[in-house]
Amino acid sequence: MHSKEQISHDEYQKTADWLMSQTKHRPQVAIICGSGLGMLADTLKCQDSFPYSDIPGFPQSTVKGHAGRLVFGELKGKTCVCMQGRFHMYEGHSLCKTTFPVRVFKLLGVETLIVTNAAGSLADGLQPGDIMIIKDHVNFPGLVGLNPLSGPNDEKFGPRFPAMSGCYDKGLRCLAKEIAKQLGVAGLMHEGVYAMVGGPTFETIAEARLLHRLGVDAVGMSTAPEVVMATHCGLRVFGLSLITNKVVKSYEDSDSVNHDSVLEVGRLRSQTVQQLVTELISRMEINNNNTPNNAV
Ligand SMILES: O=P(O)(O)O[C@H]1O[C@H](CO)[C@@H](O)[C@H]1O
Ligand code: HPA
Repeated sequence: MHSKEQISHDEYQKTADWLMSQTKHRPQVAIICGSGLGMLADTLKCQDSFPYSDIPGFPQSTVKGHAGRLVFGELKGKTCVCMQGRFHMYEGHSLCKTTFPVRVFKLLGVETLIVTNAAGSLADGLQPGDIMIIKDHVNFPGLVGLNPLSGPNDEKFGPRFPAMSGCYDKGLRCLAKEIAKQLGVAGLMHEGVYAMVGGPTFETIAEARLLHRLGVDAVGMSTAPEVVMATHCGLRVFGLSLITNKVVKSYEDSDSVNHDSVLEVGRLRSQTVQQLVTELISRMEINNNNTPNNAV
């Protein structure tokens, strides 16, 4: 089902052209806000914002904690576009639709994509409220063929067989660690491997144990398809997981996770995540090698 739907270059371009006709902002950085992290858009100055329902070709957000707005604005000298709400495979979107905005961002001239998410921790050292810089991911749906790049390849965006080693930029990961130290939040910061599962069910104990044994540090139901699409079309990627819960790994443990508690941790840590992302954007170098005119 997921591999059959194809979106043509023209369709992405139409959406990009519509957005460029509605705003003067030409973003260099795109941010995708995870569950409960929509406040990342609040720091943008001179905002132009568009409900997804007004944007031609855009899917709709259906998940609580994902407002469904695209916000353009300026942040510390960089022009940004921020998705207040992402699309998940479990909402019934095809993977092409789930990742639709990423190629639109490329056509808008974006160079760097910042992905954020809420995730459950499997690693013993990761506590709720901690922040994990994503070093790498395991794309479980992708491993069994549910990949947004399945189907005919569009060479205008990237190659048939894109490498995914190094898809989370090392320079940005180092910069984020340095910033965390300077902000006095290094104690909350970790680096690790994120795994995407299909959802919408949270993990069984047996699944949690399996993921833990496989070396996964944190698990969620998003991000990997966006990063695959971004890497394919040459965007630089930085990823952050806010750890919102410990995944239950013991049959003796009576805790259980729910989406409201996931959102609550987002609210509690919003300021710290905001500071980190703002500083990162402020200090990152932009190469300006993807202006809208020569984008793809
Ligand atoms: O990955 P984000 O969108 O942050 O959301 C995470 O939180 C939701 C579950 O509470 C799931 O959608 C999971 O993927
Ligand atoms: N599992 C999967 N997705 C999640 C979790 C989790 O424990 N927490 C937030 N998103």
